[in-house]
Amino acid sequence: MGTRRGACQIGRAVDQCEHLPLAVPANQRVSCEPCKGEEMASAGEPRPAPPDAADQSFDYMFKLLLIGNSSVGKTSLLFRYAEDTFTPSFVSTVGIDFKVKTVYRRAKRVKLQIWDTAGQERYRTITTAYYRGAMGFLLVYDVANAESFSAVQDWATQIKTYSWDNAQVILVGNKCDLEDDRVVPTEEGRRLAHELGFEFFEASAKDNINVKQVFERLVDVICEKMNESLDVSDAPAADGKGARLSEVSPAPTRSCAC
Ligand SMILES: Nc1nc2c(ncn2[C@@H]2O[C@H](COP(=O)(O)OP(=O)(O)OP(=O)(O)O)[C@@H](O)[C@H]2O)c(=O)[nH]1
Repeated sequence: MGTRRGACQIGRAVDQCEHLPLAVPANQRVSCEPCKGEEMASAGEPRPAPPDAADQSFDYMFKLLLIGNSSVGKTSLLFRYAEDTFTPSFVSTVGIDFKVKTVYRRAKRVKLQIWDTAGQERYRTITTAYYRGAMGFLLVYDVANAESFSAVQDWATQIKTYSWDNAQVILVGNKCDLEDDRVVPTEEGRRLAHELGFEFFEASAKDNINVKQVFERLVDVICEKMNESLDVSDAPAADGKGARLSEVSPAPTRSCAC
């Protein structure tokens, strides 16, 4: 019996969906905004505008992932960054979703494909499948939730296990507006980040504190790593594992059938 393939949200097989860069586990569906747009168009509804996801003029494309326990505010950080909105109600993410945002860094147009993963344990098999090829992670905990902070070490192990060696990580203590409910002191967050070799920010999706800074710092760190790789691009990686230019520099000509 053949292996069943996964599908994007409107049921298009993964090998027919140009937007999903990675295999989706069998029998799973993931949200795919461009396909949703096509479906609406074919049903006579106007396409969502502007079609930023299909915009092909960019110098680099970075794939970023938001990870961390359920309810720490991953979706909220993404919506605050991409759309400058915040919703107080909690709707847990099912599986995985993504948004596209284009930024300018150092005179380069960088298209960010930002994947928002579900924090719930039951989606772990699906979400870790998306770690491969990610250039940067925002590992989020909630400063008012000790359990989410205790879980940071496990999330860091997941990154080590499922992503590539050169992926950049920023630890984010979200909900820093909840000063009265805080159970994780800022210094504790900073200390853990230092131990893990990550950069550290506290942020608030609600009050829009440090949200843009966190995403843009991650982009800058990735750019810095790319530049370092450019400097040594002629030299072979000593251990056979080091980053080569072809690995860190996404092709500007990457095409999409849509
Ligand atoms: N006070 C405060 N609440 C926040 C903040 N960010 C998110 N929330 C709230 O926390 C709850 C969970 O936020 P989500 O963004 O859905 O959490 P998540 O990490 O995406 O959760 P999963 O999808 O289950 O993984 C929601 O009720 C949000 O409104 C923040 O910065 N401050």
